[in-house]
Amino acid sequence: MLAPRRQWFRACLRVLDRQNHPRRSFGTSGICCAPKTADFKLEDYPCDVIRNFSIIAHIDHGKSTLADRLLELTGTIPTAEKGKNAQFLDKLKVERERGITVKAQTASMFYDYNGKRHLLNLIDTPGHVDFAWEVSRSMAASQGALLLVDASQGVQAQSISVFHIAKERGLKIIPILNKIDLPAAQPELMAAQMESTFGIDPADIIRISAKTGMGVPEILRAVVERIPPPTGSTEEPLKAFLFDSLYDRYRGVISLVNVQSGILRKGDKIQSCHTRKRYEVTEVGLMHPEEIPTQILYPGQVGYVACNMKVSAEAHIGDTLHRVGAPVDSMPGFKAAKAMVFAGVFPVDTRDFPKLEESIKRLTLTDRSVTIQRESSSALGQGARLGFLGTLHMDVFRQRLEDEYDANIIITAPTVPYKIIDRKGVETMISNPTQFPDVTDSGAGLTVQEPVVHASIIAPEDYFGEISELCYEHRADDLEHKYLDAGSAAPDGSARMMITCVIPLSEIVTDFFDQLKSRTSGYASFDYEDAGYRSSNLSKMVFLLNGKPVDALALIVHESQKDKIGRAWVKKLHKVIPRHLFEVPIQAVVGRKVIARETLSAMRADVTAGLYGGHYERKMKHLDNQKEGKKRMKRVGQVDLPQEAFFDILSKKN
Ligand SMILES: Nc1nc2c(ncn2[C@@H]2O[C@H](COP(=O)(O)OP(=O)(O)OP(=O)(O)O)[C@@H](O)[C@H]2O)c(=O)[nH]1
Repeated sequence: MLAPRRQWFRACLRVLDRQNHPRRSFGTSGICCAPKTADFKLEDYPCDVIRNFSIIAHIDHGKSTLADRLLELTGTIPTAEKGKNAQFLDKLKVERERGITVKAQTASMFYDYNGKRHLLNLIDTPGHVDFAWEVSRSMAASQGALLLVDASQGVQAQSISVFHIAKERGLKIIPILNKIDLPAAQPELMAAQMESTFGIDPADIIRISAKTGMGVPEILRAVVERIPPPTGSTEEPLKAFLFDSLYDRYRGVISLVNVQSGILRKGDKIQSCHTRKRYEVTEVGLMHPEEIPTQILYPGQVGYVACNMKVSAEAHIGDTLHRVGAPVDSMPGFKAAKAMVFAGVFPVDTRDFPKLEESIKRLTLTDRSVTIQRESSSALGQGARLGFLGTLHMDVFRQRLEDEYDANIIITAPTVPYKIIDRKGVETMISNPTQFPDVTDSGAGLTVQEPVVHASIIAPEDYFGEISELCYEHRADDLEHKYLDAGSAAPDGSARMMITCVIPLSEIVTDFFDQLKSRTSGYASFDYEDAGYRSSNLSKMVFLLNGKPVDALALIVHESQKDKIGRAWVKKLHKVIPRHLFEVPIQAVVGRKVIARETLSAMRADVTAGLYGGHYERKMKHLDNQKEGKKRMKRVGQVDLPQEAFFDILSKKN
């Protein structure tokens, strides 16, 4: 029996839950904190004192560190101890452990400039190419961007891609050279590089150290002086652009919006242009950087809205929200995230599938770019086929499932979406190798196309030979190169090159990036973008254990690589499959042809152990019986492939 006070307390919580009342505020960090109250009035912040901006850069050039300094300088968060890097906006465990940002974060801060208090909305974006979608989303809610370049590394592949996205969106770019405290920093050289690559005037570049805080106050001034304020009037009908969503287990989906015009209030009845569904606003506020309810948002402001959306699909990224009965034209959304890499996810214990499915659904509420489909495998049971933006994204999702939902999972080898075209020209997309048809049968008249990307690699010229070789090994075409620094070589005489090529996506999702890093001693940076499909000589490789295919291990391989891959995988399987009482042939098969084979020898039980003395005939009879038994077992024998063996085979280390 619960004590009466506890019973009463629980009953209260149940009532609050039924009313969908936020009984506690949970940040995305999951840390429980009481909701703060606003000590400011948002009506005091019309458009002319608002600036919305993103921080964009190549991976590790210091975006999150700079975001920390800006939040500290404006008194939004307490100043970190000297030498400590709080990375305040990297809230997820995976972000902190890996030191990368995977989810864009929004934070509003107040800043006094020329005697006027300004409201600055900052969006910290991820740097890795897999999360480029997050970056373009963040930019949709900004009028300006801080483009950070590491003063020791210079312009890198993603610096170029994010610069072009910002330019296309018409954002005002503030160029910044970071890490000038490093002994290896070469600010003059890198400024010249930014000039030749981006056409930026070196006089506009702000030089800072986000780590020590040197030069950072100048950024705040530049944000106010150089970035245009948003436009929008309170007189016009409500128009709110939905650019991101979070999930709170009590309040459901929380949408991040940028109010373009009109006023958004708690209690308003709003409607989605995309789904036409209607909602009542239950809470609205600023991210400061945790949620602070303000009851109202004015034009130009960026904040959050809770309105009883239960499933993530309702918060359509790029949607426009308006007041019920006052329709508006929807704003141009942006390209939907496109899954580039697919993999099957299965529970280690097959009974855990319902729990796993629920965890996946919940996690996709905070990561909207993952696509989900149910899948079942004879070897691994019930699971889900998920689509990711890249392999780092896949790895991060796996880690988040393990960290945040305690999931114990097996994830199959990643595959890309292939196009199969029949004689009549009908196209079918296949993202699961088990569904890939037998294209080796020429009578079927099928052609296969695979996705290719336009890759750019930036590295010192000394590595040109190594990089070209690596690209050709990975079936690259149209290789071109140019010098990046337009004559401004480093003091040691070396110059940097940009190498571009068209390369199959399937080559990149395996080990291309790791090899690029190791062959260039970590100096190369890499970026890619979709370049459509091209015909290719691909077929399905199936692995047979004792003559029976293991569906979860099927792969799509290129003609030129099938022998190498077949041999390597058969060896791997031989290493990890436990021995059985009968001999187990392990074969890699393409079409009807066996490409590679290994035989797992039988485990021999000593059937004569209990026999004493010289009964030779009895001994032989036992051994003959054993032989017969093994033959029979081999005929009908099911080869056990324990989940641990799948783990070993599918883990990257092998
Ligand atoms: N010496 C020095 N180190 C810095 C400076 N700014 C950032 N760093 C370090 O550079 C590393 C990467 O910084 P982050 O702020 O995580 O970089 P990021 O661009 O947010 O990284 P992603 O989000 O993963 O793209 C960290 O180890 C920082 O401590 C700086 O001004 N000087």
